[in-house]
Parts: sequence; C-alpha cells; structure tokens
Amino acid sequence: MREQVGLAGDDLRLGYHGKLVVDGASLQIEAAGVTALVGPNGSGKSTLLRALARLHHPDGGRITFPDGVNALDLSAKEFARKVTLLSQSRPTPNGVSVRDVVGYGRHPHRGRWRADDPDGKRAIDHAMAVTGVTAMAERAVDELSGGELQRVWLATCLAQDTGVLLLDEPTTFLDLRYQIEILDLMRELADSHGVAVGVVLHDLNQAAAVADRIALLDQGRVRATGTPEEVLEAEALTETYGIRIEVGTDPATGFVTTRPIGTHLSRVTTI
Ligand SMILES: Nc1ncnc2c1ncn2[C@@H]1O[C@H](COP(=O)(O)OP(=O)(O)OP(=O)(O)O)[C@@H](O)[C@H]1O
Repeated sequence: MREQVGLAGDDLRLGYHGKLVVDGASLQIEAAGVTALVGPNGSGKSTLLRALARLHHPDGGRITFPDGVNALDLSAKEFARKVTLLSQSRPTPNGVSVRDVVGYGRHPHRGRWRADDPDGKRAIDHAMAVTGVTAMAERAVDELSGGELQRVWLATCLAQDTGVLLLDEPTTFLDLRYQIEILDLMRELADSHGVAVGVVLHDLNQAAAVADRIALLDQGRVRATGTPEEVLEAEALTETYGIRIEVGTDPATGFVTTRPIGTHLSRVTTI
C-alpha cells in the first residue's frame, strides 16, 4: 500500500523575471483530503500549484512533506514517486498511442527495464478505466478531442500512483458527465486511497461540493483558508472577484452554493 503523504507550502514567494506574483502564501495539501484553490484570473493559483510540484523554483519559503523532508532536497525520481501534477497545457506528442502516453506515468517507478515495474500494467489499466479512455487505448493522442486528451493526461497522472495529486483546472474541456466523474474520482482517491488532492477550480460550486478545505487566492496572497462554509462568504467573494456574489445552501445536498449576479444574467447553478 502506498504511503499516505501530504504536502505543505510555507510562506512561499514566487515570481517571474524578478517580479513577485505570489507573496508569502502558505498552503497545506492534506493526506486523505481534497484542497481546492480558487480565486480570480491571475491571482497566482497555477504558479502556486506549479511551485508545489517543483516546476517553479521559489524565491523564498519552504515546501515540505509531513515528515519534515524538504521537497527540494529529493531527487527528481524520488519526488515523482510522491507528487504529480496535471497542468493546464502539455505538448501533445505526435503519433503516440493513448496507452503509451498513460505509460509515461510509470517512468518514476521503472528501473532501466520495464520488467522492473511489476505493478505497471495494473496501474495503467486501472488509470485508463477510471478516466474512461480504455476504448481509445490504441488511438494516437494527437487525434483526440480536447476533453478526451484531458482525460488521457489525467490517466497518466493516476498511473504515476502518487500520494499527492495536483490538478490545475482538471474539468476544463470536459462535458458535464466527465466533470462530475472527475470530481467524484477526486473524492474517491482521497476517501478510499488516502490521496492528498490539491485542485485549482474556477467553479466555486464545484469547489464547495468536492473540497474539504478551500484556499481563496487574491492578488498573490491566500486571503482565506478553511472549510467551504468558512471561506465562501459573500462579502469576501464579492470583494475578491469584483462582482456581487450571493451565497446560500443547496437544500438537496447541503453544500454551499454561490451565485454571481450580473446585470442581465445570473448564474445557473449546475451542481
Ligand atoms: N510565464 C510567465 N511569465 C510572466 N508572468 C507570468 C507567467 N505566468 C504567469 N504570470 C503572471 O503571474 C500571475 C499569476 O499567474 P497564474 O497563472 O499563477 O494565475 P492563476 O490564478 O492561475 O490565473 P488563471 O485563473 O487565469 O489561470 C499573473 O499576473 C500572470 O500574468
């Protein structure tokens, strides 16, 4: 059984070309839980997630596992056995089959030969099954639709079989069925497999439904962290997003719901 790990960023300062875009952010991605990062465009969500995945070197602060190990001290392979990131865009390889792309996820578990990875086939088959891509296993990934490709990349992350799973807007491109299935899958991974899931979501109602904890980012700072009920609060959301947002409770599910109010349109709640 895979070890249960979480990941914490503490007082992170992150920038581009010498300009800080995340200034002193602290965030915990707890084992056996889903932590959602929400906030307006440009508030620093992707940069923060990429830093936790070691794809963006911090100008300050620490990234540690619960045992105190500094994430930056591990070898690339050791780190890749613990943490994976589904990023917003990846270059699509030409002429490579879905099965082979999902197999990339096994790379950190392989020695010099594929035979060194006895769990590989099971992990790849399982990852393809839960993301609904088994039927397209032999197709070339460059021939897939945006949503199909998104599911293949998610399968690649799942095949990596890490204790920490970071997802940057995983529901983008997906139709309603797969959006809900991926939210369900996140909960299943956290609840049944102890995975620490950190996910960037734009849909506050999806975040409220799936997350144990939410971090609200605002201009490079974590404005609030806590349960959905604590963080999704009308005044803070209205101030953060610059649009009036009403907050209520869905009588059917008990989840917090948010409703942005436009001049001509009000949001239709889908979850
Ligand atoms: N490669 C880059 N070079 C320079 N600045 C960047 C780069 N990537 C992001 N930024 C800037 O860093 C800030 C934070 O960007 P980031 O992508 O982390 O925000 P985000 O909250 O994920 O936004 P979105 O919701 O639009 O995806 C923004 O001001 C953005 O313009």
